[in-house]
Amino acid sequence: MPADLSPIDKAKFLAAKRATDFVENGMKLGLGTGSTAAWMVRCLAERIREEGLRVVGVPTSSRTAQLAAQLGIPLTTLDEAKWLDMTIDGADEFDGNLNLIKGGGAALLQEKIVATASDQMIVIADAAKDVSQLGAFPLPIEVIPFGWQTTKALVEETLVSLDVLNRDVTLRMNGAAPLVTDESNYILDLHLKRIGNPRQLALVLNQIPGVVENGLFIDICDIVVIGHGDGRVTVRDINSGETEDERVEFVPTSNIFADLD
Ligand SMILES: O=C[C@H](O)[C@H](O)[C@H](O)COP(=O)(O)O
Repeated sequence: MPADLSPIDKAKFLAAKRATDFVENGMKLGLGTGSTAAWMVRCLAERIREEGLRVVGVPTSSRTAQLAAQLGIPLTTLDEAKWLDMTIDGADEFDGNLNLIKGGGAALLQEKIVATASDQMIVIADAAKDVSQLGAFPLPIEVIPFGWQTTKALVEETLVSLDVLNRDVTLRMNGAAPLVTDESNYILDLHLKRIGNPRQLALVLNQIPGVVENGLFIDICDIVVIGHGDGRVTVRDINSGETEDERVEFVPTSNIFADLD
């Protein structure tokens, strides 16, 4: 077990642990991707081991599938499950309306399909992801490799037509080669600094041939659980309008870290 968690990992862990309290017996769950979602997978696996919780998970990436399988979480496919009770996932940014930027880990396509096919989406994040306006984090869009440079040019033209000031678009790399997603696509990162109208941008980007999906999640997230380094957790519910501060006991057992040893 790691001797100590950094404040940021502790915040991610606390958010993940609190979010798994929402999980009930018999649920079909979307399992998100990324470092925060990986804590949720570990916390969920612990509830399965310790409490005999019965759930089935639909992973949103090959990485999450591998971790969940390794930790003994029963898995299925979205086509088998058809509809899910809840998805718990991380985010790169969330705003006051709980609109999100996702895709920093290149998993936005499966993540959006799975979250949209869920009764409820819970986002887990450290407080640094809480922003008043989306866009400081580069917006990822997933594009088909065929003709990607033409698609990139069309994206740039679209940004000009929307009067977007900062519109640098870069192909995400994995070393010397383009990064390839689980769906065998590429990722373009849009360095916009701020997004004035996320709803409009999300719609317009998806009209461009070659764009498969964008990382803006609009009206999809219901609850955000924010972890703080000091042991506090804030739960914000967009439907009830309520925000509650809680304390979550920080008692990571050695089992939680089993896959990190
Ligand atoms: O593609 C990856 C996902 O959208 C992640 O959920 C997002 O990038 C947040 O990741 P992390 O929890 O590692 O900050």
